[in-house]
Amino acid sequence: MAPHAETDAGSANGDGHYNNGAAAPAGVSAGPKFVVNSPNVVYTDTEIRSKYTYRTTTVTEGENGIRVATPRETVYDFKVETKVPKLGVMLVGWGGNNGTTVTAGIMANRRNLVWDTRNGPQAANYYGSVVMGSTLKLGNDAKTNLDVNIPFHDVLPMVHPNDFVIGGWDISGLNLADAMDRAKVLEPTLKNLVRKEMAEMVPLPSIYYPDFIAANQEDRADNLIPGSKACTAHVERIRKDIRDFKAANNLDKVIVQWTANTERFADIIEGVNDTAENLLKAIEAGHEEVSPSTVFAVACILEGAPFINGSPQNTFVPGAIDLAEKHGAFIGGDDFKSGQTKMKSALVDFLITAGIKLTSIASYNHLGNNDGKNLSSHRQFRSKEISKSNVVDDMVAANTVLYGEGEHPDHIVVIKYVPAVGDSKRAMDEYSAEIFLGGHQTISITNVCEDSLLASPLIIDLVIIAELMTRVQWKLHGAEGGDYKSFHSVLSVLSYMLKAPLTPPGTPVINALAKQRAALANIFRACVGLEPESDMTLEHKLF
Ligand SMILES: NC(=O)c1ccc[n+]([C@@H]2O[C@H](COP(=O)([O-])OP(=O)(O)OC[C@H]3O[C@@H](n4cnc5c(N)ncnc54)[C@H](O)[C@@H]3O)[C@@H](O)[C@H]2O)c1
Ligand SMILES: O=P([O-])([O-])O[C@@H]1[C@@H](O)[C@H](O)[C@@H](O)[C@H](O)[C@@H]1O
Repeated sequence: MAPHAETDAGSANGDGHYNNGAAAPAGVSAGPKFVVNSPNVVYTDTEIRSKYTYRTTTVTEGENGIRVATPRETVYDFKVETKVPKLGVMLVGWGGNNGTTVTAGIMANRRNLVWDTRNGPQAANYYGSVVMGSTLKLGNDAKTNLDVNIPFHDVLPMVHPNDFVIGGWDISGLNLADAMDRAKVLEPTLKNLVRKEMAEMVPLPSIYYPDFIAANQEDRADNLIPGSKACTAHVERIRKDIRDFKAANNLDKVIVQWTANTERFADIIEGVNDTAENLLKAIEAGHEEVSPSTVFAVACILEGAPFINGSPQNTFVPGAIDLAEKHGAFIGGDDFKSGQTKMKSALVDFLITAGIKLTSIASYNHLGNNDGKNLSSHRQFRSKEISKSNVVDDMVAANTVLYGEGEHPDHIVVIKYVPAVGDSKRAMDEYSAEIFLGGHQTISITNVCEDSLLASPLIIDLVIIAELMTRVQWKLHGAEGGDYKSFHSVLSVLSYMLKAPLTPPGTPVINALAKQRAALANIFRACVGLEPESDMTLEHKLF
């Protein structure tokens, strides 16, 4: 059956294949890398439209306490705008380890660089990016019935990181070549290949409210917008910076990401940051409990630029979430899930879903980069301790066989600053568990890695997926006069990349890594009218 198309799809040719698989240049409608052959999927020159039946099960308490499970079906219409925009990425904390590393890494990939290392030549890659480095199952081969897997990036038209136009702010005025040297993350041979281009990049001045980050950061704060507490002028200045960056680079969209220092938590104060209106008033009044990251979030919401928080502080106070909802702006966070916690969210899921009773987790790490220096201050560490500690809650709560009401494993988080090790974080974890008939199991893990080389690909994934979500809309199928809507302002679909996933108010937080990735892949499959990947493989069992 020929692909079902409302009009002759612009990029299709006679045999239903689309473009040659190359990433479409920014601003050009990227034809799909595969075509779904279904009456529920329509391809036009500018959109992919799908009709998707979402199947769930509703559970009710029946008679005599017997639960009743009732299958439910909800039919949605999805549409995806296929034009890939020319995208700007503005990083707050651009001069930091992550900011310089991700910028140099994209430059290296864009130019297909190869550099000498003591282990021989090293080519640029996007390892550690789920979008650029992983695959998802499309279906089964018609002849062999074996899995056909495609690059994750190909499931829907997405921006390619090589096309990112990068800029941003930093309280440190170092150009990115000098900041890259300060970061001590990348090989000198690579740095020398990108140095000239990096030296031409200078962060915009930023806002600095000393009480929110460690005092030990003061010596690098030499690139400041005047004013040491929130004010409307700061919001408007950041909005103007975004507009100017967009105009200067002829961009279609800009996405902003916080990869600046971890801030202390802000107190949630009724009448100050509990509603959108109160938050805007508090900023206007210069309330000292409004953090720089919240000021950036407010500016981005008002400017219509998706804002993602890669740090653990509570940037998204209730007033910021309220403002995002009122403006239909996208926000996401918190805290990149890069190493120790990413491992934890997979290992704890394995242990508990295997029926092994995890009884304690001891997570220790030391590192010597500026992030570690900032976290050596207790109030900033506390923000990180919270985001690293809550990551097991959903998995424990889901298993009432192993854990009684309110029961959970002991869990400690320790972070120490050891300058000598630089960006090479040394994480040591011990997982203790009870096993069959009173047995015990202890798993000890040592995880050594350059922290910024783990976080940088997540910055890329967060940008690509957040941008894609600005082109995805939905409505209930057949709803009278129902207009298409965007997903909720709080992009919980970003959870896979984040330690403390922000979710729409009142909705559950999922930390289990496999569930997070499945949600991401299956939502994108639904956008092209494909069923979720169930892994049942009945085709290999029922014959
Ligand atoms: N693996 C990782 O690197 C990882 C994982 C999870 C979370 N994080 C978080 O990402 C953030 C950045 O990590 P990093 O290693 O790049 O840290 P870093 O200290 O090297 O970089 C932070 C940068 O932010 C700048 N800065 C501080 N306050 C600012 C402000 N108000 N406006 C603009 N710039 C400001 C600093 O000058 C610095 O250049 C930290 O909050 C860290 O906790 C990092
Ligand atoms: O992501 P992860 O490896 O669990 O957590 C990391 C911490 O262990 C590290 O101390 C901190 O500096 C990084 O910002 C990151 O948050």
